[in-house]
Amino acid sequence: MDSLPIKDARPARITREEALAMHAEGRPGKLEIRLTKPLTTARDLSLAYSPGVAEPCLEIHRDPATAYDYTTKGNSVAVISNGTAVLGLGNLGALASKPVMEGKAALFKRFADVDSVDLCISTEDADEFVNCVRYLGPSFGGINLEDIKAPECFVIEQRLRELMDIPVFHDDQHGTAIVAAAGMINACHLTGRDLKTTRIVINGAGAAAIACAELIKAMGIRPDNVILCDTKGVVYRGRTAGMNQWKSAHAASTECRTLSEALEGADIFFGLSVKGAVTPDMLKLMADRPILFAMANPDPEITPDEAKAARPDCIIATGRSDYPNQVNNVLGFPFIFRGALDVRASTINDAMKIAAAEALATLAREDVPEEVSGAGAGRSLRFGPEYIIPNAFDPRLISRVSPAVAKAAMESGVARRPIADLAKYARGLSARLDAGVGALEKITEVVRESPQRVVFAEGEEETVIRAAIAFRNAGYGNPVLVGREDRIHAIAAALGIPLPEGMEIANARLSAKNRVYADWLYARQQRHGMLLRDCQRLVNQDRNVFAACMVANGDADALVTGLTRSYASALENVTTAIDPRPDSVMFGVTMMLARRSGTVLVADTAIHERPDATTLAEIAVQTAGLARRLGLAPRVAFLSFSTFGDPKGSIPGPIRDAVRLLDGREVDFEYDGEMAADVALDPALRSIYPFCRLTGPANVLVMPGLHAAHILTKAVPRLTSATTIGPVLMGLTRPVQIVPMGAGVNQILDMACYAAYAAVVHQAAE
Ligand SMILES: NC(=O)C1=CN([C@@H]2O[C@H](COP(=O)(O)OP(=O)(O)OC[C@H]3O[C@@H](n4cnc5c(N)ncnc54)[C@H](OP(=O)(O)O)[C@@H]3O)[C@@H](O)[C@H]2O)C=CC1
Ligand SMILES: CC(=O)C(=O)O
Ligand SMILES: [Mg+2]
Repeated sequence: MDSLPIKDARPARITREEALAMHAEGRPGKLEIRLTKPLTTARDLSLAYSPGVAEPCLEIHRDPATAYDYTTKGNSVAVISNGTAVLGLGNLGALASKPVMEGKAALFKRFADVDSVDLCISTEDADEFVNCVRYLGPSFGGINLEDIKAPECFVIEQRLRELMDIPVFHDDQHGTAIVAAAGMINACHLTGRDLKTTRIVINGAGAAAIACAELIKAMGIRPDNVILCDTKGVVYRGRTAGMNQWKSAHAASTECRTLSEALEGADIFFGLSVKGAVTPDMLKLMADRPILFAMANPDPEITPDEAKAARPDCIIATGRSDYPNQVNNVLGFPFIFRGALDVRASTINDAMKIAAAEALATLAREDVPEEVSGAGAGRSLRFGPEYIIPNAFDPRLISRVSPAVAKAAMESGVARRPIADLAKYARGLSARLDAGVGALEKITEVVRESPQRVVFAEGEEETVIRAAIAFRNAGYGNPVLVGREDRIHAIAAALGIPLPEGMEIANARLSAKNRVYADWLYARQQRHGMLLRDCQRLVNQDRNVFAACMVANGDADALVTGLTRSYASALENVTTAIDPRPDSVMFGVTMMLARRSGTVLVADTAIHERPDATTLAEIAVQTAGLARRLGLAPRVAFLSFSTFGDPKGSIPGPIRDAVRLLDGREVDFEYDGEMAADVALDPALRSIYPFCRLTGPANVLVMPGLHAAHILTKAVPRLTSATTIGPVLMGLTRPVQIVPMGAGVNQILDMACYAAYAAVVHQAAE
């Protein structure tokens, strides 16, 4: 065995030293446990520990089901191994399996917000192993067995399933089979294969291989068309050497005795064995456009480069994340357990596994959001030979796979707590991973209920076209793309995403409204230095002006622009046709959505370089209003470098005046300042300011100036996992949003959705 099989000169490759350094750095390993309840005061201690803890104990004793209400059980999974088949590295023992098990626990958390601990059990004896695990049930909502070699893994899983009343799932068997099956469905789709006539050779006859054989047969591949091979060659009927009952169940009636012979004319190769187990010459024997899944980890049975050299017509996948098409159980177990836990499934059955495989396969065939394409090291991800399976970082996985699993659990009668509204559940799942989606959820719900007509001014931009299609597909309303029809269709065709039926395009130059808008604009601007011909030229040639005229004249509900022009110039174009609200201030709010601190609104992040006291006070009032619409109880902090006069300096003057102005207005939200950002966000730091009027962490931060606002909102997402949306433009008479230049599809979509939401609010107020 090599010291570390990481040696190809691909850009994403890592070195042995880097891998070791990463694991050793700081707190060794990859996990820590965090508190979810405060333990700072004597009262906290009394509640969380003695005497308070007695109450949930007694409740659970009375009704065991309440353990799901009072403890971590319902979101906890144990990742358990004895280290007898660590990846494809062989029997390394329990201790050496720990990095993999910690890794699986980390993936559970990262991808599905499942809390997980690794338990490495140092016995190779199946009975001892079962005895050790069977009594752990009370602590966990599920058991994920990992890297236990065949055939013991089959006995262990079966016995634990019988003994425990929570899902027991051997990931290397079922997780792998589910993901491989999903990839296979799509690869067959691309190569025009019918499962009923497809011939497959599986190299390996252990945990993963046997489970793959079972699942693909259940999905329609004919048993006669599946051949397994192991260290002794083909697993054929009548063979006696190295056999067990699980291999016998899949023994083929064939004259083939070697992997080479089996591969002659085969359509698919699944490698679930070890590095280098298949040679280029063997692949040359396979059918046209062969499908090769070399899934051994960390090194595949054959590298994609070698496979492509031997068979340029192949579709190749591996278990690694540094090649295209990662067929790895990471796409399965986090989301499968999420769905199973959420319906308190008693088991994970075949219906749930097939539902997961189908959800994965379907997702890969959809358009891929830009953030996901970006994560693929500069590759453009679009369904095809290089992208047959979703990327592990695809944020849509949780909201697609877990609900499919939960639904299958309910339909097959193993859900102990069914979910009534699966669509709502799916949306909530996205929010679990990205608080941004949670805040946006409120907005999107409103928009879905009242779809809006939103004009996308830069309709000839590829990103805008994709955002507009996504807007329509999400049910937010009808997008109108401003641009030339032939050009937009050509771009969409080149992208491989045809414009949906009825998608509206408005060509400013050819529009029947062109004359009406020019006259209307002239009436508005004639005393502001514009001639009729200036207005005609603007309406004809400036998409922002044309789009703004549409909104101002009631031909669209809202407008989104900004991708190709600076914020200031886009705003100038738009305000030619749309006025600021007379009774308010025009400014920008950036929503910062952090996992730990929740949603925080920061303002002004767009317009006023040095706002005076009146402007600051008005910004506070309007942002508090937005916070309330988003479901937050506003707690406004006026930020500065100083906290209540310490240290002394020049900026706090207007800020203090703003606080005084609000004192005089009797507003209905909490506010205070000036204060530093840490004091605003962390109430514990306020103990020395007992007079401070904020009762909790601030969720509206009014910034002293644009420089500080920009530094904050641009630095935070790059330094933390917080998501930012905005700046959302406030204070215009009609809903307009200006995205930052170079924004991605999702950013444009979010802002279009917000514009639509503002339109709904505007209509309700009229
Ligand atoms: N991509 C993914 O998501 C996953 C990949 N895997 C990979 O699959 C492989 C097997 O894992 P798992 O099933 O858990 O392990 P097991 O120990 O249960 O099975 C290993 C199997 O591989 C066979 N084998 C070993 N060497 C060869 C060889 N040279 N030619 C043919 N067969 C061989 C063994 O044969 P015999 O029975 O004769 O000993 C055995 O059947 C590993 O490389 C692992 O990393 C596993 C799970 C997930
Ligand atoms: C991916 C995995 O679980 C394995 O290779 O064992
Ligand atoms: Mg494994």
